[in-house]
Amino acid sequence: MQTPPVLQPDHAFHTLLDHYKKASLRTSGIWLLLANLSFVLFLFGRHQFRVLLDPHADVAVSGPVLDKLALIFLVFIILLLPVLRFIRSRTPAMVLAFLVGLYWAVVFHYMLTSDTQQQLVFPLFCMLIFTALIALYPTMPILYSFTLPLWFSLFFHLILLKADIPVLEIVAMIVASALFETARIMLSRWFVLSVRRECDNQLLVSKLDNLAHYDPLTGVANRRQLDKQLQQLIAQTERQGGIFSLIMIDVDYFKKYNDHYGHQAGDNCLVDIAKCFRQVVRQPADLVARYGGEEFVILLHSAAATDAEVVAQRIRQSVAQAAIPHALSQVADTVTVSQGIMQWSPGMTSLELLQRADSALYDAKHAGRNGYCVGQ
Ligand SMILES: Nc1nc2c(ncn2[C@@H]2O[C@H](COP(=O)(O)OP(=O)(O)OP(=O)(O)O)[C@@H](O)[C@H]2O)c(=O)[nH]1
Repeated sequence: MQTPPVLQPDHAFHTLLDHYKKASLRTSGIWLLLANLSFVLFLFGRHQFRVLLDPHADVAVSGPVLDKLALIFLVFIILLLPVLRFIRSRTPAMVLAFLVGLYWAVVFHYMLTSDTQQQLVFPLFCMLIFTALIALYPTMPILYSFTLPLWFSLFFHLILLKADIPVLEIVAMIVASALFETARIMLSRWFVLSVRRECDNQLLVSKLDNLAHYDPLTGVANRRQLDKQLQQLIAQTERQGGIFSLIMIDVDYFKKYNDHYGHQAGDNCLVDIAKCFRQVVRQPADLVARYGGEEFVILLHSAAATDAEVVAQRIRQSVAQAAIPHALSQVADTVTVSQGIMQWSPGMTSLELLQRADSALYDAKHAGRNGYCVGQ
């Protein structure tokens, strides 16, 4: 990984919100279907239950239409269960919720038009809307797809069919609906808030991770990240075989550069030089790291010393093209770098590898700078 990952707070929040909405729907959607199934079973079997409890009870039967509707619902659920896990987007979930809501709207219609079933409508209505609220409150469109047919069915009977529903029950349904809506607003606010907190925490962790592994000035990896990756690469190459090389780079006459142009210009120069290094390596496999001060290290995966020499030449070229003026340099008019190349060989520790690359760099400095030497 060459550059620190940049998380856009807003984008991250909306992605996370979407993720949690889907995750909650996956579990609570099934729970809601099972709750609806239990209501259907209750309607289907209540006559038999009542007769079992009290054989002399004078109770109304559910009626052939309601029993048939219950059977249709059961078959629908049984057919649906195997395909449920394939429902991943919002639209099919809304269609499904609407179909179940429509089923209950039809059930309400038969109950409200039957003299003996009316008293069940209010408790059933409350159970349905509040269980739906618990399961679907994070996803408002799906929740409303389920509940709108229920409200519409009641409205249709009250206004158009002028059903004979007691005023107290109408008031109770309005109060229940108001409670439903206010609870929905409260719950979804808590949901959004908890996702926001989770998102803030993730962004914080990512910022801390960047601070721990990247150099704040140049944006390349820091010494800690280099040490970690170098150890991992050595362990992996020992295990699986292969080769890799490392280049240690130092800016020539950088003390003079700082003295002449100032420390701030020195910082800018390091940023530009690091950019040159990033441009010449294979992204994202190879690692550019700031080793300390004006020294950098490049870790080249699957590269022999000869491959590293090609990279070293590209670095020299790239730095020359950057053409950063250096009035006090004794080798060129612009900033140059010296490089020490070392290929890892089996049994070599990270410390030995770095030391040998450093002495190759020392050789390059003594050979006149603005060049590279290969270590032994
Ligand atoms: N501006 C700036 N300067 C730095 C930074 N880190 C180290 N330096 C400076 O880099 C200079 C390194 O100087 P030396 O080690 O003497 O090496 P040099 O002048 O490049 O000489 P040679 O390596 O022999 O070519 C020192 O003056 C440090 O203060 C930094 O982050 N920003």
